Amino acid sequence: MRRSIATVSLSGTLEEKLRAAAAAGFDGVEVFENDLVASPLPPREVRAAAAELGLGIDLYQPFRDFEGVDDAGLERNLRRAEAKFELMLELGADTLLVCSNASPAALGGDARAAAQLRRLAEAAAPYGVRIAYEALAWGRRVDTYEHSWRLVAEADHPSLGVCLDSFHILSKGGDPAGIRGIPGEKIFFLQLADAPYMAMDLLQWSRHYRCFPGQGAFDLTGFTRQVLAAGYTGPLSLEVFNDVFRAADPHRTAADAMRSLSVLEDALARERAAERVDGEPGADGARPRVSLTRLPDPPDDAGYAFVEVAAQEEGEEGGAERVRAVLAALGFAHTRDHRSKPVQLWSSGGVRVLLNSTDPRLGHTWDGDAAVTALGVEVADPGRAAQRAERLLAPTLPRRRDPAESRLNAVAAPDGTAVFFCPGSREGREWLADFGAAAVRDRHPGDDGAPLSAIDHVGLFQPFDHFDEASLFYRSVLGLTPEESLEVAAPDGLVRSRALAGGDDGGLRIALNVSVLGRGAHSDAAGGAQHAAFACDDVFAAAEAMRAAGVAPLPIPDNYYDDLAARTDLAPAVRERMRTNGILYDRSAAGGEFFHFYTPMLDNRLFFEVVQRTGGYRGYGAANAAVRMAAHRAEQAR
Ligand SMILES: O=C(O)c1ccc(O)c(O)c1
Ligand SMILES: [Mg+2]
Repeated sequence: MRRSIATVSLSGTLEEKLRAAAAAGFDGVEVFENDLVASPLPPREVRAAAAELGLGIDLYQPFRDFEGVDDAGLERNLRRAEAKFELMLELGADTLLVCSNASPAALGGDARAAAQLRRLAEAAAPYGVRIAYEALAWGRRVDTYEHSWRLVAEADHPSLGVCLDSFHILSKGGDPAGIRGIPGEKIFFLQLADAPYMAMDLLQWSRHYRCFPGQGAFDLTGFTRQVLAAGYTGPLSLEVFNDVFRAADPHRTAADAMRSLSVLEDALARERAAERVDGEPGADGARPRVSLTRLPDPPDDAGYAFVEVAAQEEGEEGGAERVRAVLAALGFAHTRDHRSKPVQLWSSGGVRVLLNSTDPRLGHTWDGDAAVTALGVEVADPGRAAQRAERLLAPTLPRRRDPAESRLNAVAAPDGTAVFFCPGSREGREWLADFGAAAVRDRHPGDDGAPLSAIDHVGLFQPFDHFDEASLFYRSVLGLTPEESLEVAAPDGLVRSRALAGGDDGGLRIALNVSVLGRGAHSDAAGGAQHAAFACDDVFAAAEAMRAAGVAPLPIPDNYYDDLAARTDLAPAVRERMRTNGILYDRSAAGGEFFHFYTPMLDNRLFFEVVQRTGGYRGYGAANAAVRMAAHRAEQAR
């Protein structure tokens, strides 16, 4: 389907907005009136600039407070409209969005409103302009799509149709099922926006908190399904009023927007494929009127090949030594060295951590605090995974490599983390050959001192402005499913956490965290913490082995264990062993259990976690997150 974006969704001047929309691959734009009025370019030149970039101007908007006025007002409004029709001829836009009258003075009466809309359509027709009438959620007299459609049907003019905007419908709990009752050719335009649930005034919610489909709480796939079922063939257009986007890089926002539409269209295409035998009409009997673009399949059964940590090797500041000491205490061995780069492979059986002393993105010496810089994702078909990532506008990372080394496709996530697609699981891991022959025998589960069985999850702190973008990126590129987002009251401010997970038994799990207010110790300025969590079958043995190897687990206050005694029936001896080893506990409603402990903070913003899941527990111990953050803070203050 044709894809458009409203200029109001992007920051910058009108020309910058057009360039960003074109660069992300949009076919057209909705020109927002304020953007045009503020532009030094005459409409004709805006049209030329858009055409030069390959963009059509699919809509001009908004035209406000037209219907529900007295006779004198109607004449004034028609005169105002004529001026806009002239402008649209210059601009090359053939559809004008007219939103329902929001003025407190708007008069009621459907017959009057319909007759006035008909007058507008009659005036528009000679210009070749179509009127798309949109019910604002806060319209004075017309605030539902059902009502806007009744007026359009009553006015009955070929130049008049409705504009459907998902926000105005879904924010009020409207039922989109009725949309399929509107003839497709009378739906002149479709605007898509998602939003998080918020208990607030509709207008404020709409003007500040809209987001791209898939980033909020609404079911945009279900909504768009109804519009397509009605027979709509126009563009899918994003109209997102959002405070963060207004201040962000428009190229980045446009790519995020395009990613969101690709995922939406792919979901619709897959639904259609599932319900239709090729060449047959759909389940509802109608032949599809638009073609839907599918993405390459997401990786199935993806798992972690490795986590890469970068740390400074040299000098007093060097964090690499500390990371090595803790990895060794966790049972990892430094088994191999990369043939051509300063990268060490540390492994414990099949659990691998790469320790890099260069910045993988820049190629020079790593000069920051130790941090997670890359995820190695093992997939059956790395080529397909890379193609999917490319279609989702993931920036490809150039790798400087020796011709003899294996070719790993890598892309950069919005937070800068590199994501490598590593081939195969069972058939061998040829990329490991880049690390030369094993210097030390890899240890395996069951071997003495190798208690870890897998990388359970990775926790990545996100910059405030890019949390939704990162969440959509990881979800779509890696084919993960997002879980409910949670808020944790940390000592330095509220932290929002959202986990993304692969198949039923976990596979890939990523926990994204962000400071809710974008400040405090968990903000980007402070370089919020990151971690890798390792799974094991005996968390007590793992903690005791680490302690015996000279690294004490992060101490957890006695108050925590007293509370645990009050609210659980864990045996006193078990609780005592937990207290000694800083082991925390969580339990799911279904009875699954989670035991986990943490290492101290290494070099300011990196730590490791060891977890044991039983009985199908699928969470991340969110109940303990605030205790963990307070404990790390106390430890760093010492
Ligand atoms: O907030 C507004 O005024 C406004 C204007 C035009 C739209 O299409 C819309 O959805 C909202
Ligand atoms: Mg709208």
